Amino acid sequence: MIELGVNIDHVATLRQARRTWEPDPVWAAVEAHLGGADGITVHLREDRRHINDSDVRRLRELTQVKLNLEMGATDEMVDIACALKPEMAMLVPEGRHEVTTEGGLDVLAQEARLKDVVGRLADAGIVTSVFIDAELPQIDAAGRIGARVCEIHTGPYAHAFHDAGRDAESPAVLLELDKVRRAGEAACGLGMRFNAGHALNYYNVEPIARLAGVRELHIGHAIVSRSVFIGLRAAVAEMKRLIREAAAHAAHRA
Ligand SMILES: CC(=O)[C@@H](O)[C@H](O)COP(=O)(O)O
Ligand SMILES: NCC(=O)COP(=O)(O)O
Repeated sequence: MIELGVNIDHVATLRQARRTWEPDPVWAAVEAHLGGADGITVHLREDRRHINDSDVRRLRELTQVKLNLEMGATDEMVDIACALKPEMAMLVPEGRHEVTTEGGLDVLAQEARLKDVVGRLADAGIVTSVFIDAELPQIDAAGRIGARVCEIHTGPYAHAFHDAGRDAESPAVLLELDKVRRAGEAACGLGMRFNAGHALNYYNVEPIARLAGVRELHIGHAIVSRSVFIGLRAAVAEMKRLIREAAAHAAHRA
C-alpha cells in the first residue's frame, strides 16, 4: 500500500492571513486522518510563515497521527525535532524569498554537516528523510550521510505535466517521470525508502503512484485547495482512492 502524508501547511497559511486562531491545523490533521491520511506533514519554516511552534507541539500532544516534520538542517530545527520526536524529519532547503520549496537539498555539497544532523536525529529515535532532486549523485550522497528515506522532488515532473496540457504521454512528462523512477530505484537499491512529493495533484498523481517501489506520497497544496470546496475529509479520501487504484492497476500489470 502506498501511504499518503497530507501536508497541512496551507491551513495555517489561511489562519495567518488574519493572524488569528482559525482554521486550526490540529483540526485539519484530525479531518485528514478521518479521510484516510496515513500521516501528516508540516513544514516548520524558519520564518514561521504558516505552521508555528505551538502547532507542532499541539499536533504531537493532541493527535496520534504519524508526523513528518519538514525542516531546514539548522541547529534550531534539530533541537526542536529532538524535543518533539516526530516519526520522521525531512531535511529541505529553504529560501527566505521562495513561495514554496524550489529545489531539492544539495546533500553532496554538505555531506559532513548533514551526516552530523542525521546522527543527532537518529540518537533521538527520529528517522531522517531528505528531500532531493531526482539525481543519482544526490541519492548516493543521501545513502552516505545515513538518511533512511529519500523523498524525490516531483516538482519538475508536475510542471512538465502542467505545461504539456496534462498530456501524460508527452515526451517531456515521460522524461521527468523516468527521472523520478530511476531515482526511486536507486534509493531502494541502497536500502532507503522511496517517497515522493511536491506539486502532486488530482491530475498528475497516478503515473507517480504506479512507479515500482514508491512507499509514500506527500501532498498538500492540491488537497487543501480542493478541501475549500468539498471539505478536507472528502478531498483526502478522493486522493487516497486515486493513489490506491493507480497502484492496484500497476500491480495487476506487473
Ligand atoms: C518540501 C516540499 O516540497 C513541500 O513540503 C514544501 O516544502 C512545503 O512547504 P511550503 O508549504 O512552505 O511550500
Ligand atoms: N513534501 C511535499 C509536501 O509535503 C507537499 O507539497 P505540496 O503538495 O504542497 O506541493
